[in-house]
Amino acid sequence: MIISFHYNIGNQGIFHNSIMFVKKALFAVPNSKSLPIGLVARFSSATGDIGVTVNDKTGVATVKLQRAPVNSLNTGFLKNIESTLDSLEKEKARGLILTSGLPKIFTAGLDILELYNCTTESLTTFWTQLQSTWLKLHATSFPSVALINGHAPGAGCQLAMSCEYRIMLGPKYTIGLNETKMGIIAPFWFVDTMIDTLGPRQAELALTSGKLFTSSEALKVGLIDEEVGSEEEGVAKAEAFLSQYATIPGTARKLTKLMIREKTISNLVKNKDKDLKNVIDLITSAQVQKGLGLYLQSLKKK
Ligand SMILES: CCCCCCCC/C=C\CC(=O)SCCNC(=O)CCNC(=O)[C@H](O)C(C)(C)COP(=O)(O)OP(=O)(O)OC[C@H]1O[C@@H](n2cnc3c(N)ncnc32)[C@H](O)[C@@H]1OP(=O)(O)O
Repeated sequence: MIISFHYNIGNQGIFHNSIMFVKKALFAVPNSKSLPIGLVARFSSATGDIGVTVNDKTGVATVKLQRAPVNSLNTGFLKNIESTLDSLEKEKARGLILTSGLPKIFTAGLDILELYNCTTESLTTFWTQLQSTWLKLHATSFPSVALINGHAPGAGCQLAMSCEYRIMLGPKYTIGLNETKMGIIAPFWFVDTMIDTLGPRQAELALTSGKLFTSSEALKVGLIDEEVGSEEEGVAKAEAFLSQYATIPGTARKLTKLMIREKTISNLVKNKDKDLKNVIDLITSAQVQKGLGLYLQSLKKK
């Protein structure tokens, strides 16, 4: 039997033997701030929608991200993702398949509207939430698979790298940390995560060039573990990966994962304030703001 839900922040009891469908009602212009000439504010859900389907035979939860148009990560959506993971942990989920409910996009990374024309206060709220959501995903007690069924630039790649296994739908989509291309730099914990995934040599090449890898390039450098031709194939491979843990004692598995991830996790935990200060200094600078405005314009001109 499959139990499915769509929910916003703070859902509990996800394994209840009933179907719950909570649709988001709030729509908001993410930021009522001035945009560069020619740009109009787009309407998108403030918190996004998250579809959760739990297979009650295996205990594996499929979490589908849905924040049109491109699953960009703003404060509300990140909070929603963190609450979802929290609930899954409390309900002792046996595994996670993290994927997108939108066509063509896994997630477009950070919502650039959270960075552009921000105040120190709004940026602090946003960045603190990003740190918190990432820490939750990176250290989940259950095994996790990213089923990357669309583009995954920037923080989209970061979310995928934080899952234990990555399966990507080929051949049209790209994945990578593209910050340098935008004239900004990836925070140290993105860098740490990429080094953990690719090793220092490939991480340096990827990060300095802001490379967006095709699925076959990503497979070659180890950024993903498998490339698939269809979503169905991806789901089957994800389930097969997770099924190997059915016979492994959960605590032994979890402690081993945390031991391996400890250095990267504690580097952020110990340096959260420093990280935030770096971000505020860089993002609020006139030069970066100008660059972000131009980048937003270029996206809208396409
Ligand atoms: C010292 C340490 C300092 C640290 C500093 C901060 C570091 C920042 C860290 C992380 C970086 C990020 O995650 S930044 C974001 C990276 N992401 C991108 O660059 C992706 C940009 N988007 C695209 O390439 C494409 O949109 C797409 C490939 C994802 C999808 O293409 P498609 O053709 O399907 O869609 P459109 O391009 O037409 O987009 C539709 C719509 O969405 C808007 N959009 C797209 N991406 C974003 C985004 N990331 N944030 C906000 N808005 C986005 C786009 O402008 C379109 O809007 P309109 O419909 O209004 O035109």
